Amino acid sequence: MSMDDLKRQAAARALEQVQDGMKLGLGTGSTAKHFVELLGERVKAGLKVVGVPTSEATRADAERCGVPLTTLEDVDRLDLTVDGADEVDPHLELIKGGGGALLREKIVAAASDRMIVIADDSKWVDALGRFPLPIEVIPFGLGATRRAIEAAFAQNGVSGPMDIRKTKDGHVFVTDGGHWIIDARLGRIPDPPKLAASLNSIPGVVEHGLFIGLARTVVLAGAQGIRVVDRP
Ligand SMILES: O=C(CO)[C@H](O)[C@H](O)COP(=O)(O)O
Repeated sequence: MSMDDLKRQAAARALEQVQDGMKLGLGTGSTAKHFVELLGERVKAGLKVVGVPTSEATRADAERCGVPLTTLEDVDRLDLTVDGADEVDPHLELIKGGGGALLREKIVAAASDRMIVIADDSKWVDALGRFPLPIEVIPFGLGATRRAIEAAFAQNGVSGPMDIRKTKDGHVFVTDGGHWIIDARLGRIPDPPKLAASLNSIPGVVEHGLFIGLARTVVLAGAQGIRVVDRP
């Protein structure tokens, strides 16, 4: 079975949690895209839902698949967000933002009563940090912001190279919000909640890819089948 088949299986399992009338957060990335496509099939068959997309890419996918969209101005709370992740640890803390949509993803997840993460089982790790941590920053004052991030890393016992994310053709990657992303190769993050709190307090850091306390359930698809892990 291909990786893509596994991602679609995870998406299909999460779809079982969707009920008529729900307001949904729609994640970003190749796994979340499967969820949007499968959701579109259910909508065509009569399911009534509305979705808030977490990126312009997901907005385009949802429109193509016929999923009705709304905004967080027009609805109070979302019932459920389904999104992918770059890493998941045994406490169900996450690294997200490999696709560059972390800011909207976190806003949408925080506005949801429940977040289900869908992934192939290669995303499950003992400790977060092998995947470079995305940190979304304002371009103004970047040198000062970088130094403050380095100081936060030192206080948290981590270090590693920091790269401004580039597109394939070598241009700086610009997020949907007009910001840049620093990818920090930390290797292993001993205390993700503590590092998240440190990064939250740095002026110039718009958001970061540590999703702490947000995922309620993780659906992992692997060669042996599907494993569903709930936050204790
Ligand atoms: O956080 C994300 C985008 O910002 C994605 O959810 C994450 O990168 C996983 O993507 P994929 O499902 O393609 O592996």
